[in-house]
Amino acid sequence: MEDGLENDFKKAGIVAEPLSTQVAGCHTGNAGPSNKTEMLDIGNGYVLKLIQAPPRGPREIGFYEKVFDEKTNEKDVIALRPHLPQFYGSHVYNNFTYLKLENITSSFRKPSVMDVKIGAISWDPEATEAKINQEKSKFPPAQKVGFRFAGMRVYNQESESFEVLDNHYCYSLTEETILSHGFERFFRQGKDIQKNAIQVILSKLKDIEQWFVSQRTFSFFSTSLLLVYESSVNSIETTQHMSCESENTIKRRLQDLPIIADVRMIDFAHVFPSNSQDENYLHGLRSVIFYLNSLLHSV
Ligand SMILES: Nc1ncnc2c1ncn2[C@@H]1O[C@H](COP(=O)(O)OP(=O)(O)OP(=O)(O)O)[C@@H](O)[C@H]1O
Ligand SMILES: O=P(O)(O)O[C@@H]1[C@H](O)[C@H](O)[C@@H](OP(=O)(O)O)[C@H](OP(=O)(O)O)[C@H]1O
Repeated sequence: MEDGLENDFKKAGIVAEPLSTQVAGCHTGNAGPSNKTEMLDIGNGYVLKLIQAPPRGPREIGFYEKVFDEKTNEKDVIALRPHLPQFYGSHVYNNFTYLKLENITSSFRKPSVMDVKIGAISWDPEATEAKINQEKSKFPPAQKVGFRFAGMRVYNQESESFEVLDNHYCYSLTEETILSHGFERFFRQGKDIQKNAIQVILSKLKDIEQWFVSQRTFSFFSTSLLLVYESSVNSIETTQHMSCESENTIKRRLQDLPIIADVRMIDFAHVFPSNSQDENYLHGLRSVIFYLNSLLHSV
């Protein structure tokens, strides 16, 4: 483990601040032996995530180290990297050890952010009966739809401010309102649904789905997909017409435009080794794809 970050920080005059775009997890700032995290923004496109108490923390760092191990030649593992935040090792700061990760939101001017926890089974094979019951009761529709929202923040172009919808709001949704009060609320700006952003996110989700169809290395419990889109007026206007173009055309044209949307897998405290297809994850992922397709073709 590296412990030079604190000194590096002081030398460079870098300040670690709470990550303003964080939408789930703990926001108390009590980085400590609790298993909850406040994400820290250290600038230059990096965030710090506290390594949680065992077994969560060691499992998460073990996962990142395996995926980003330069010596690995495991195809599944290498192909997963583009779908995760880039990992830059572990660092000690203020006596606590953190993962240093790419800040997925830092390239956006006004990022709207949504955390979607994937899987009807959001507890791992070592969970107690009490934990299983706690997870099941949190958002019962997840048993059918295969995911739940953990939190979101949506930029409002008119008021030029962010609306924060926490887990209480998310758990108050029903199967009937997931689309209208969940995905639509997230992707709506005034009278427009941000179809360009949905297209980009769908294309990336399909790549992730392809990875899951072939991989037999991991089982992912209680991980999230972090959806981000650019909500400042200009980028939406410049890409408005893209919603009617083919996926390949969009991919080519995006190379010349500022980033308009992104989606990455995050939160790996409950990833276990496996030798079979992760049906729990695939069901949730396909369900998210289904809802986004419905929204795309709704109006
Ligand atoms: N690499 C990242 N870039 C930008 N934001 C991130 C990144 N990783 C996490 N976040 C933000 O921090 C939040 C919490 O992250 P994460 O789920 O990893 O923490 P956690 O404490 O393990 O959460 P939970 O309590 O839901 O298990 C996410 O919802 C997201 O808003
Ligand atoms: O979002 P909420 O409603 O606050 O619920 C928490 C959320 O589901 C976390 O993902 C979970 O941690 P894990 O995924 O690591 O289990 C935590 O479990 P915990 O209470 O057992 O820490 C829950 O309390």
